[in-house]
Amino acid sequence: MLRVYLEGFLEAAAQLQRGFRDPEPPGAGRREAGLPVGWVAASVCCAVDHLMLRVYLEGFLEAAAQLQRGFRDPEPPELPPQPGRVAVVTGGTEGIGLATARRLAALGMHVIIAGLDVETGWAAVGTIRKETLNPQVEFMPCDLGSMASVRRFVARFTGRRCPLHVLVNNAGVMMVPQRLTVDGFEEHWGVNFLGHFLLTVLLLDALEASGSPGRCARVVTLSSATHRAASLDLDDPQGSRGYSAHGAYAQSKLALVLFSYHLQHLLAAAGRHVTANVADPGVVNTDLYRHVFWGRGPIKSLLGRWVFKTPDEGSWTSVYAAVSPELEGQGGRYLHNEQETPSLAVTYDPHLQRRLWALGCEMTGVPDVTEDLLPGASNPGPRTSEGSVSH
Ligand SMILES: NC(=O)c1ccc[n+]([C@@H]2O[C@H](COP(=O)([O-])OP(=O)(O)OC[C@H]3O[C@@H](n4cnc5c(N)ncnc54)[C@H](O)[C@@H]3O)[C@@H](O)[C@H]2O)c1
Repeated sequence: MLRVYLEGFLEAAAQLQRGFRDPEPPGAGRREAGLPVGWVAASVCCAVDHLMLRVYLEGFLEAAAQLQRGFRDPEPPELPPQPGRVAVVTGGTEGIGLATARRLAALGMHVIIAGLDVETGWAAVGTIRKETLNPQVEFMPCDLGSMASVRRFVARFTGRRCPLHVLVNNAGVMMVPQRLTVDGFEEHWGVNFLGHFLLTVLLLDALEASGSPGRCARVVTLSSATHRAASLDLDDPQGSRGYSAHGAYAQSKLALVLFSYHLQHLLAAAGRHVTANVADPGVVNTDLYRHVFWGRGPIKSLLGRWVFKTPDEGSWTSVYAAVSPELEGQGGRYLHNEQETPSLAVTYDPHLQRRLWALGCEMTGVPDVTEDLLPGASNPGPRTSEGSVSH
C-alpha cells in the first residue's frame, strides 16, 4: 500500500516539477487553455523566493525517489581492483568525498585527498589507511577558493612526476551566506566552479600522460539535481545584482555540468585518452546542509535515515564513474544512481558551453584552446537558448 501511494505521490510531484518547465503538448505551438499546474506553481514562486522553491522542489523530489529506491535495497556497484592507479579526490576529508576516497583506496588505488584543513585531512587519511589496509593514501592541502592554492597544489603534484588516472571534482559549498573567496569571487562560483575549472585545466597534462588506448584517464565532476532549478547568468554569474544562496549553489552545479560536457568535446577533438563525466550523488546525509535552515534540525534527524543516502551510498556513482569498465572511453554523461540520466536540456547547448568555458578561462587566467580544437565554435553569435539562461 505504501509503495502504491508513494508511486502516485511521486508522479504528482514530478508533474508539478514538469509544470515549472512549461511543457508544450506534442505538435502544438501554444499551450492549451485552462489552469496549468505550471501557471499555479509559477505564481506561487513569484510570491515567494522563486529559486529557493525550485531548489527545494528538486531536492524534495530526489529525496522522495530515494525513499522509493530504498525499498529495493540497492547494492554498491561491483568494480574491479585498481592497483597501480592514482586518484585525486577534492574535499575527500568529509562526507561523500571521504567515502569516495575510502572506496577507491579499498580498490587498491593510490589516493590523494586534496582538501582545506590539514588536521581533518590527515585524520581522514589515518581512518582510510586503517579501514582499507592501503598505505597509499595521503593528504595535500588545496583551497579551491584560492587560485594560488590550486596552483601550488598542482605544482607540488606534478613535481612528484606521479601519474594521474582519476580526478574527482567533489568538494563543494552549499547555500552559504553571500561572501567572497580570497580572490574576490562569490563563494559558490569561486569554489565549486572556478576552483575545479582551474584545477582540472592545470592537471590535464598529467591526465593525458596517464591515459592510454583502452584505459582512459577520467575526470569525474559532482553536480546535483538542483542544477535543474538553475539559471546561468553569464553577464552576472556572481549575483552582484541580487544574491540568492539557493540560486548561487544551483547555478554553480549547472556550470559544472556545462563545463564537463565542453571538456569532453575538447578531449575528444584533441584525441586524448581522457574522459569527463558528471556524477550526481542524490540527496545524501552530510554536513553540506549546515547552512540550510532545516539542515541540522529535527527534520533531518527524523527523516535522514529514510530519505537521505548515507555518505557511502552517495559515493557509489562517483566511484562507478571513476573506475567502471562499462564506462571505458565514454564521456559527456550525466550519471545518477550509476546510470546515464538526462541533465537539463540547456546543458547540451554547445554555444552556452563554449561561452561558459571562455568565461572560466578569463576568470582563472588560463588560455582558451577551444578555437584550435573546435573550429567554428569560437564565434557562435547570438542565439536564444531554451531554459532560464540569461545571455
Ligand atoms: N549531500 C548531498 O545531498 C549532495 C547532493 C548533491 C550533490 N552534492 C555534492 O557532493 C559534493 C560533496 O558534498 P558533501 O555532501 O560530501 O558535503 P560536505 O560538506 O560533507 O563535504 C564537502 C567537502 O568540500 C570541502 N571543501 C569546501 N570548501 C572547500 C575549499 N574551498 N577547498 C577545498 N575543499 C573544500 C570540505 O572541506 C568538505 O571536505 C559537493 O560537490 C556537493 O555539491 C551533495
